[in-house]
Amino acid sequence: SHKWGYGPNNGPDKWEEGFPIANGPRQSPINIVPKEAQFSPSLKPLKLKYDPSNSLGILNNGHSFQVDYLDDADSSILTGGPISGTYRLKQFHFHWGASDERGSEHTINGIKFPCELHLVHWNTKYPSFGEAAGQSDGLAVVGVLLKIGAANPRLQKVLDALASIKTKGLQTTFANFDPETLLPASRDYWTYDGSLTTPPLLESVTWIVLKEQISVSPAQMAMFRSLLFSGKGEDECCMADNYRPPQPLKGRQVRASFK
Ligand SMILES: NS(=O)(=O)c1ccc(S(=O)(=O)NCc2cccs2)s1
Ligand SMILES: [Zn+2]
Repeated sequence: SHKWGYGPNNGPDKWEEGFPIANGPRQSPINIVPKEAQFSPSLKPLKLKYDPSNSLGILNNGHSFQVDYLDDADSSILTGGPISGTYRLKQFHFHWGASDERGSEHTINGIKFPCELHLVHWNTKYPSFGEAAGQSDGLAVVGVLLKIGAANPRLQKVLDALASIKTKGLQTTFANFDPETLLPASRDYWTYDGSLTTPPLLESVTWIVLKEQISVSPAQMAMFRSLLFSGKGEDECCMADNYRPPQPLKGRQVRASFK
C-alpha cells in the first residue's frame, strides 16, 4: 500500500482508507472560536521544564522534520495545565504551507497561519511513548501558531540545521537546544481532547494550543520550504502544505485558561 502523505493521491482526504479513525469523534486539528471557548478557572497554569542537554538530533521524516529528545527520565517535562501527572517531551516538529496564507493545522476564527509548532509529550503513567500513544490520556501536545512578522532569532538554530537534512531519512545531531526558547511570553492556552493530526490519527492527545503567536519572517518560511518530502535521488518534491485541515468538533468543548 502506498504510504500516506499530503499529495492528491495520499493526502488527508484519503487517510480514512487506511485509518478509519480519521472519521472518529475526537479528531484534530480543529477551528478554535475563542468566543465559544469556556473559561475554566479550575485549569492550572502550564508548567514546562526542559533540559537542553536532552536534545538528541534533528530528522527529516518525510512528512516534516522533528527534533528528538532523550525521554528516559523526568528531565524535560510538562505538568499542570489541563493534565494530571507528568508528561515527558518526546519531540517537536512543525507544519507549514507552500505560501504564507496557509500552513497551520489549528485555525482561529477560521484564520490559517503560515506555520504551527507541536511539542509532543507522553504520560509517564505508561511504560513507553508507544504504549501511551494508544491511551486516551496518553499524549499531550503543545501547539504554537507562527505569524508573519520580524525574523525570529529563536528559530534560527533550527532552520540553519535544515540544510543538512534536505531529504527524507537524513538526520544529524542537534545538541543543547532548549525548546522553551521557542515559546511566546504568555502561557495562556485553549485545550480540548483530540488526536494525532497524522496517521495513525490516534485519539490520545490532550491538545494545549497557546493563545499568543510567535513571529516568523517570509525568508525564514522559505527555509522551511527548502526541505524535500522525497529521498535522495528521488524526483524532488518540496516539503510544504504538510498540514491536515480542521476536523468536525462533534460536540467537544474547548476550554480556555484565561478570560
Ligand atoms: N501532529 S501531531 O503532533 O499530532 C503528531 C503526529 C505524529 C506524532 S508522533 O511522532 O508522536 N508519532 C505518532 C505515532 C506513530 C506510531 C505510534 S504513535 S505527533
Ligand atoms: Zn504536528
